[in-house]
Amino acid sequence: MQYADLLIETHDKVAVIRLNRPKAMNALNDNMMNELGDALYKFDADPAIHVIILTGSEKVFAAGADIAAMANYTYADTYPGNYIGRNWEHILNVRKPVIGVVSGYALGGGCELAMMCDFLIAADTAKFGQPEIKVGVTPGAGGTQRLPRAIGKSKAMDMLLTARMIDAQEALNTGLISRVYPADKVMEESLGVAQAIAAMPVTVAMAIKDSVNRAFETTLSEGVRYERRYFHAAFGTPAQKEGMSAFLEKRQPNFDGK
Ligand SMILES: CCCCCCCCCCCCC/C=C/C(=O)SCCNC(=O)CCNC(=O)[C@H](O)C(C)(C)COP(=O)(O)OP(=O)(O)OC[C@H]1O[C@@H](n2cnc3c(N)ncnc32)[C@H](O)[C@@H]1OP(=O)(O)O
Repeated sequence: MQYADLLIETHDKVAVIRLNRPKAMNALNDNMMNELGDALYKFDADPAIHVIILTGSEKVFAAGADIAAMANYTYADTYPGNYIGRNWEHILNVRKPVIGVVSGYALGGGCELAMMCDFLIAADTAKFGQPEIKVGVTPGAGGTQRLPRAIGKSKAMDMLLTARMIDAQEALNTGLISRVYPADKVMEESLGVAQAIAAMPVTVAMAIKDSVNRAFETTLSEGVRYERRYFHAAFGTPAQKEGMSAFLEKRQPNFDGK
């Protein structure tokens, strides 16, 4: 797969999508988002790929929406054509695990894109922020909705209203990210995490992802019912048979193809 604004690599069952607009700090523009949607759709449909890593460069994950591209937009340029909205559904509809790996800046739309990933691993150089207010707009891809759910209302409101960034340690402390590694090790370590997940039964990983995401959309009792349907269904799959028999036989399970 060849793209203008993405770099693509695969490592066994792990696909790595790297945002690649270095001259604009990986600012998110129309073409990059369309290419990202295409790459995610193809990897999500590829049975050889079990996990996707979304990352940027060592210096920046993404510095937000492309300010130069939208600076002269009017209401007529945004609302009728659903500016932004028409690009993001694909990212939210990926069914396989997507790990966001952030080095450097994840700001504005870049932080919003990172928060659409299933969990985040950061380098100790990472900085997260939603500075949209500084350029006269609100977040437009979920920043005011996912950030408070991820880190709590008080710190989210602080970040959104002051445009301040938080570093990797503060992001870890707040639960915005799951792990932090030294910048020169973060990709190696993240690939190890992704490969560990890729060795698990991909159908169960997808069911867990779907159930966790459901928790943000429904009541607790309905969410438990939703989860339990997956739990019951697992007993109709080879993964459950392999997983439980491997445990009883005191051997490592082999979930390939299960
Ligand atoms: C069909 C529909 C299309 C939709 C698809 C696209 C939409 C996807 C996103 C939607 C998100 C919803 C709404 C979100 C809005 C925003 O994100 S608003 C922008 C918020 N971000 C910021 O305000 C950060 C802006 N950048 C900075 O503050 C700094 O660049 C930095 C990140 C702190 C780094 O500073 P420094 O190291 O000093 O580098 P700079 O010299 O500032 O930058 C280097 C060059 O990169 C350009 N650049 C940086 N950020 C952006 C950006 N967001 N947009 C465009 N260009 C950017 C910068 O201008 C420099 O360029 P040159 O001057 O040409 O060197």
